[in-house]
Amino acid sequence: MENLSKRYGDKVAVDGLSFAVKPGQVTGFLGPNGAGKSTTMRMIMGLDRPGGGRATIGGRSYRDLREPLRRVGALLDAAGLHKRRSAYNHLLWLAQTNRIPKTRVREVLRLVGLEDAARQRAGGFSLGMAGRLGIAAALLGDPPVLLLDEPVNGLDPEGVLWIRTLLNDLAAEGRTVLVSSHLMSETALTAQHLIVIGRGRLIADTSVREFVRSAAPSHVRVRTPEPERLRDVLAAAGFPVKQASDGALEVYEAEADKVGELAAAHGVPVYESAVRTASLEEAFMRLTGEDVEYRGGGR
Ligand SMILES: Nc1ncnc2c1ncn2[C@@H]1O[C@H](COP(=O)(O)OP(=O)(O)OP(=O)(O)O)[C@@H](O)[C@H]1O
Repeated sequence: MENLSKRYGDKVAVDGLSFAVKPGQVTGFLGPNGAGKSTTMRMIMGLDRPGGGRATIGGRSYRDLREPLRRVGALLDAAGLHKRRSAYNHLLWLAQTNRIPKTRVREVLRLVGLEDAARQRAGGFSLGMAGRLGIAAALLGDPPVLLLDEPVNGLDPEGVLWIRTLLNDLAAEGRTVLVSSHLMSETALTAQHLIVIGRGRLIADTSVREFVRSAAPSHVRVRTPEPERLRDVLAAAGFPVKQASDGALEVYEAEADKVGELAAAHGVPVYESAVRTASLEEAFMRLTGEDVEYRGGGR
């Protein structure tokens, strides 16, 4: 993506996005609802025309690809099916437009676990089954690039695990895999790299590990009957300290050992001390907090 932009009327959906998705790893594409993930993916696939900038796959825009199913596979809208066609015929029709042999249809149906449902009409599929069929379609041309928009949507726990393994296997074969989600924890289990956007702009382009480390550092949580005194001791030693709502202290940039030693040296009792690593959800909220378009009321 190079300076990719898109507006709908007054609404800026994608705002000067630039990033590259590399082969050999799963890249999570994250952002709160309305951040612009689907719009970006649609522009990559040539389904929406960019207002500015460009999106290319292996250096070419989608419309310049010959037999595109063999270059890039996408799952953009699992419900986008011909309802009366059987799963088999849906895939066969796609295969025939891209000179893909019939045998590949059976192969992908087996790969996604829909062999037994091959003759059923896609219109009767559950959300999870439709998702599997969408993934089968994406894999049909054995493409080196895969784009999946919210693929775990509607899948049961077994399905979620299945897709996690599948995506990692595909990346391990050297493919480029971009998978969007608004579920941070799920993405962290699947992806090694993250592109995070908010309000159409790039917020982070980093490894999962680095994302958590930089966005929400870990801290030592200490429970003491003398928080004021311990706070002074720690502050004097140069450690940033915050008091949590339950009275416990959160000490940043410090090892638990050091906190314990300082408390002991000043005779401050410690009831409990624990290192807390920020959860991915916290890191995500911290980074995207101001870029959330829709949020629930209350609080
Ligand atoms: N066809 C359209 N017409 C008008 N506005 C649109 C259209 N498509 C998207 N938008 C707006 O553009 C913004 C980005 O939407 P988009 O669907 O790309 O976000 P998203 O990150 O995929 O969100 P979600 O996680 O909810 O799927 C939103 O404000 C949305 O309302």
